[in-house]
Amino acid sequence: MRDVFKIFFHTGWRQQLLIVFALMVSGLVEIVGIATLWPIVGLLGGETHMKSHAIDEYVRWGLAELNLPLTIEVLLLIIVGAATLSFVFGTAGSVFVGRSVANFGTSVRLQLIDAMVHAKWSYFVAQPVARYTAAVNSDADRASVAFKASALCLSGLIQTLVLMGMALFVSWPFFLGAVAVVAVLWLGVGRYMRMAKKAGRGKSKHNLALLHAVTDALTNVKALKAMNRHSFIGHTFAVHVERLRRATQAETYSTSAVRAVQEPLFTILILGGLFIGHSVLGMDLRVMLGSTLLLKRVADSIGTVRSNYQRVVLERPSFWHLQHLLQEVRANREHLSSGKMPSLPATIEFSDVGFAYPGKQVMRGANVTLAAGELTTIIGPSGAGKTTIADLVAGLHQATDGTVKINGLPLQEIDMAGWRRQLGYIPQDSILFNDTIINNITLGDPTVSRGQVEAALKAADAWGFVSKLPGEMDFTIGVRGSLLSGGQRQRLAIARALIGDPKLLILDEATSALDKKTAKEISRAARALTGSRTILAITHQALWVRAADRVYEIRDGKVTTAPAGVN
Ligand SMILES: Nc1ncnc2c1ncn2[C@@H]1O[C@H](COP(=O)(O)OP(=O)(O)OP(=O)(O)O)[C@@H](O)[C@H]1O
Repeated sequence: MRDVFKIFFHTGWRQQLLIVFALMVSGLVEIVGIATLWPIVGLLGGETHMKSHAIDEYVRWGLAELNLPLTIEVLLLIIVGAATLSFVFGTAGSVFVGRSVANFGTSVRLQLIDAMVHAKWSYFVAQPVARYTAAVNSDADRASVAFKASALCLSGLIQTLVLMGMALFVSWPFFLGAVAVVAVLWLGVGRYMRMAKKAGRGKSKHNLALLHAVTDALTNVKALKAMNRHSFIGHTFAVHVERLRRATQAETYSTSAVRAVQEPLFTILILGGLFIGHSVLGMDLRVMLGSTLLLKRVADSIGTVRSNYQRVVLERPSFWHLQHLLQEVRANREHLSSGKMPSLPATIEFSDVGFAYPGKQVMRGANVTLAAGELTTIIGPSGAGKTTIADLVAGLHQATDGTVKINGLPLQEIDMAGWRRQLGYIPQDSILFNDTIINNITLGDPTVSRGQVEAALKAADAWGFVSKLPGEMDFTIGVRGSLLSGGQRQRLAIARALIGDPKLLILDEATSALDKKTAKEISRAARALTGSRTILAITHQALWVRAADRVYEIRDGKVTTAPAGVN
């Protein structure tokens, strides 16, 4: 039960208390209706003098205070009024719950997305994509359900307590009967609660595993199909789907079983109670009838608590997973330095730079100069650390030894956000969105005009093929640009990098998918951009060595200069 409180009050208490208040008042007003039934039963039984009973006394006192006569009509009107008020407060409570649940779902998604986009690159790059898609999608939904169920569980709990108080008022044997109802109905379903707990954990785990498998497989499906290995992924899916099916079955079984067990248990309790009340304790018939109604309310109330508690148990793994993930991503937030903005184009200097990934030294004592307005090319075998140099320039990683300076200013002392806005970065694997060409180039920036996009496409040698597409730059390029060729995708990535008129252009194997002629044209176009821009090209292609002002080679962690040839 502790989790119900923790989940409900996790995000604050003001709105939460309002919800509990509305639902509680709705329940209390309903109880006034039940209490009013007491004297009605007596009047219908033809009593002229009501036998003195605490509840009768209160109803009579209430009527006298309001100057109302004790008649069946008045009592029925009070019951109708109480039911109406209960409906009004119940509806208000449901509206508050609905609003809070929607706000909770939206806010937790926005917080996670915000935390993710501001996380350090070194943290981000090590995370499986499915972890976040699952969190933003199904975990956020399930956490909202846990939140809603905790609200309903708490209000049900308060109602049950009030009804128990009323039971104590009626008579102590009846109170004991109510305690028995609560205890038997609660403990009688303990086994199914444990089953729900296990099913909830299983669902979360297998959902995530399935999403991991699907994301990985769909990203690689082409190669797997070409090698006829797709039956292997089908098998991996089937294993996770089967485990998910079992968890879902256990969930459904545990929820239906609780409902199925509750009804007969309640009937046995009521009949047994009536028998004991009448034959053993010789209780008044009117008290027994009223008590039965009240007991039914107690059973309904504890039923609400139980079913919502079960929902909390089923969904809480997602709630806490989301909270822990949010904490973890926030702890890995990237704190961008907010110093000076260097003059541009800038000279970037590595002085005795060393860098290591956890457990892997990539470079030592590297001295590199990317002179302002020049094209510098970095070559080296695969895995030598070329991309790492680009990432150090962009501040995505920090040198573990030595310093990286921009126009003499250490990288940690510059305005990092401003610096990155001056960067045009074309990574090895550019991600294109399933959207139009223009949206892929502007990335949603409304200040970029169609004319600027066309100019960038021309500079990237992409206008030739774009102008032949249906709709030209309004053509939708398919999932990750699947309707285009590899070379066409690369040209769009170059155009995207050129759109902000960057003062430092980083091309990481930017022309590796292009034919020699086009690659040469692009390297020439890049050369033409020097002077007002500093350019860093990372490549295996000799044409970039010929186009460069200076060349460095990285091999076995050491960076050396190599001959360059401007053509
Ligand atoms: N996030 C990371 N965590 C741990 N090791 C990494 C990480 N990124 C890269 N590495 C390792 O660091 C080394 C340098 O990687 P880098 O990507 O800089 O090489 P590269 O020269 O650009 O290779 P390629 O030409 O194949 O793209 C590689 O051995 C790689 O395995």
